[in-house]
Amino acid sequence: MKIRIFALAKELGMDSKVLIDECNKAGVKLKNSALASITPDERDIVIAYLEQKGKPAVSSEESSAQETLTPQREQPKMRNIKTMTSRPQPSRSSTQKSSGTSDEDSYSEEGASGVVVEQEEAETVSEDEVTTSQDDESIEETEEVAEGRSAALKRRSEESIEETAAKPESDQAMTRDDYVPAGGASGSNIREMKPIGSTRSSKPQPKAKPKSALPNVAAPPAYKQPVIPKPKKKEEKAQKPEVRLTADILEQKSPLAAHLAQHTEQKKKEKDRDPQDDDLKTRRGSLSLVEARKQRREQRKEGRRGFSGEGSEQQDVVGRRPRRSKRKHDTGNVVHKTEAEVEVPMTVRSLSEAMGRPAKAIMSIMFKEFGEMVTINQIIEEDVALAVAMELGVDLTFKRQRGALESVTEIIEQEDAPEDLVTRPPIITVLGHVDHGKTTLVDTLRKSNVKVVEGEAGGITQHIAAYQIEYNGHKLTFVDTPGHAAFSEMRSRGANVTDMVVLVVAADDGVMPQTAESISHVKASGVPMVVALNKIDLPDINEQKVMQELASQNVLPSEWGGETDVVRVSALKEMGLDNLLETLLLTAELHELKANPNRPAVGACLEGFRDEGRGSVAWLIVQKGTLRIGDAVICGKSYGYIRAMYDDTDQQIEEAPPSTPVKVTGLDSVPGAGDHFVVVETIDQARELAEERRHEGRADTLARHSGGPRTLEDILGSAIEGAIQDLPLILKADTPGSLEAIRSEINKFEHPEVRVKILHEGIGGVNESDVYLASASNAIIIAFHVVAEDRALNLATQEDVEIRRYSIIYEVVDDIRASLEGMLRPELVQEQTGRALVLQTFSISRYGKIAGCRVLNGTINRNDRVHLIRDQKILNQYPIASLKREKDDVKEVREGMECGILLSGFNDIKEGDLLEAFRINEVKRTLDSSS
Ligand SMILES: Nc1nc2c(ncn2[C@@H]2O[C@H](COP(=O)(O)OP(=O)(O)OP(=O)(O)O)[C@@H](O)[C@H]2O)c(=O)[nH]1
Repeated sequence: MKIRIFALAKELGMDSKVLIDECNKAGVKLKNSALASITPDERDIVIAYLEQKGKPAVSSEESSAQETLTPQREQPKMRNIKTMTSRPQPSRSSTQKSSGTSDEDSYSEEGASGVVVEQEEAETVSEDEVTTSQDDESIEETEEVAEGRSAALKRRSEESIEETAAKPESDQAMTRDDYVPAGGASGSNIREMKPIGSTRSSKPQPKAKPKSALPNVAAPPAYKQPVIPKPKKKEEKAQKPEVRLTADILEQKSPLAAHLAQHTEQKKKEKDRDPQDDDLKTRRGSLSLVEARKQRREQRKEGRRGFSGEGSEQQDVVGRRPRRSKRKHDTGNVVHKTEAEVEVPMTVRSLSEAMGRPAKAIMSIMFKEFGEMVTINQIIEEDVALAVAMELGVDLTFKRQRGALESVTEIIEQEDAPEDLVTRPPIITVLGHVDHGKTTLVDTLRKSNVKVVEGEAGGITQHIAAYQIEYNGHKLTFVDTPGHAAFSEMRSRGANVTDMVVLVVAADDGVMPQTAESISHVKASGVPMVVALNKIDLPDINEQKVMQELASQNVLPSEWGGETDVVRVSALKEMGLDNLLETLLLTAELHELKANPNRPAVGACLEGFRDEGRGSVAWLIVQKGTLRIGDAVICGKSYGYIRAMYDDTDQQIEEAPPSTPVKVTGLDSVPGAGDHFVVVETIDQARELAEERRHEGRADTLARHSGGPRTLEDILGSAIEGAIQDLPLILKADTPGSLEAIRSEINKFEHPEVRVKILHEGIGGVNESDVYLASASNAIIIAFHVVAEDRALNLATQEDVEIRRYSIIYEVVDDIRASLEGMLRPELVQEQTGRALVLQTFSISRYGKIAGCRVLNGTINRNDRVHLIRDQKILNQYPIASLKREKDDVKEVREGMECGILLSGFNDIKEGDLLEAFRINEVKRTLDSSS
């Protein structure tokens, strides 16, 4: 009969597992289970084995002490410990004390476990002791030590009990030191250390399990692991009452009635409140959930539009941070402009930004239309940009950067406020034929003036180019020019300093060629003119003849009903000078000559020369502002500080108001007649400007800021822009008959928009005066059967004046006709190219509404515009943005074919609409055709 292990263990008073081990040791192999069973024979073997081993008959204390002091080689098997007492354990110090002479003893760490006293230690510990290696002497010593230790332990135990009784509960807790093994404390030399690979042990040591630094201790007091309470399920919300508290119920003296009324009132107020006060509404608790959600949605929308301005404020009120855009650069909404301005020079990028169109679209058009592959940073020409803009439906204009010189020109032309203007002296130029008395007249006026100073006080002996006299408290400035050519030269350089002209005509000589030329120059300049009929002191003069000659030059005297005042004077005899001066002042008054003296001075150089000892000297005449000593000036290519100033009597002056002629020193070089001068802020700026002009060879830029077309082709080109309606001509012929013939043919050209304007006509070759006049008036010189003088030719080349030579009168007439017709603006004629019917429409989000059409007749071209016809009514006209066949872009679609058309600027196309394509042709007009 089989015997169960647990029954045998019970019988033997052993633990089942211990028994199984013992069985195994006894040679009875068993399963490691208390339910395993053995036969009676095997039971006998085991019992015999156990009896053979025997049991130590020692007391528990002795056993404990002995175990403690007995060197251990094997780890005691703690699993056979059944119960543990809480007997006080010897501390390390006490152990050391008690062990006193135990230096030679070797303790294993496991030996420290011997301090634990078990109730059944006699049976269990004895199994594991290995004492065969101990000799008798050591045993005796051990027994002595054990006795000493036992006594010490007993003492310690008693003390400990007493201490325990005396100490509060918290002190009774065991400390770490209490568990330090008796002989195994750090620093003790009684332990035998066996490093791995030690020669004392040839066998490889099994890898020791990591051991706790603490020895085995007594069983802790029963401790129940606290149970973490499971999270309670959410309490269900209290059920709302099924019956709603309506206003009717609450109003019946309900305690909520007042609250409800107040709430309703508040809601009403919030509804009526200005939206700007809505931020108050966003405060939590003041809104219903629906309203708050709605408002947040609106604010998010605002936020998406941009976080500037009000949007950002609202974000702040709500207390949310604006969402970060995922894009690196927030490009914002793309604005598709229909008008744009771009600064030249421009790149694809700048054009794209200016028009609000993607650069890809521009590059695509350039590739398709011009076959050019461009990069985004490539500079593109203005005409190309215009074509691209037209293709994209943008009206493009160009903005040009102002250079330094343009800035100066701007200063020159800067208009002053009317309230800043004050009356200024007139600047008068004296013109006339040789020896008619111009110089005598001016000299007489000067001498009669109180300011005339005899001699040249300043030491400058050059000819004085301008004078200022005073008459009846009014100043008049006279400019003495070498002649009408110089007058026009000044004008051709843009120095229109003259306010009026005194034309000196000798009464005894009448109108002479240079008189006629002067008249032409004056008329071309457009300034008022007063005729001084000089030398009336001479006998035998025929005033009526002179008047008639003037009339023949289209200068009709006022006494003959004309507009030109003719004043009879004698420069030599000082007759009629008051009348002349009064007439000049009256004319000046009529023309309201005014200037702003409180601004940087602007004017012109009348003459420049070099003076020994003073360097360059310039005769300047101030037109606007006041010139002062120390001003930084640029004049033509010259610049410098105004070092000294002299008036027309060579007196030093400090400042020169408008219309004052002054000689100045201080410029680094001699400027030319007609050069403009401008006062700038710093000498550096003046130097920079001067160097720029010198470098670029644009010496006449300042002087020529009024430049215009100089050739017939220029005139035609400018005429298209509608800038010129007059064709200014200077006729020079070999005979009066030729002149008469040409004039009569030219006068036949009559048209309300264009006309020929003969500035000057004369017999003989083309001279410098003619060229100056043409240059100043942007006129063409017609030379019929005559040639130009060499100097005139050179001057014409220099001044870009065109001299056209003819030998056949009809050629002259034909050219002039062609020029006039070219000046007429072309007629714009619509030409219908084809019609298409909208069969179907397709909406494509990227593009818009595309009309699927069939071409009924003619052709539809990509560059055409179309009339949109709906119900026989023309709604509007639009450019074609896209024309496709299938998926391909095409330039034209012919009759009978189908195509897709996208209109630019119209997205409401419908089935049944009719698209009438047309193009606008420019038709050249003729003088004979009606306007
Ligand atoms: N009898 C008389 N002779 C005059 C009068 N004015 C000028 N003359 C004389 O005419 C001559 C020419 O005078 P200018 O003043 O030199 O004439 P101009 O127009 O300045 O001559 P250019 O400088 O060569 O262009 C001189 O001999 C003068 O004396 C006048 O009123 N009466």
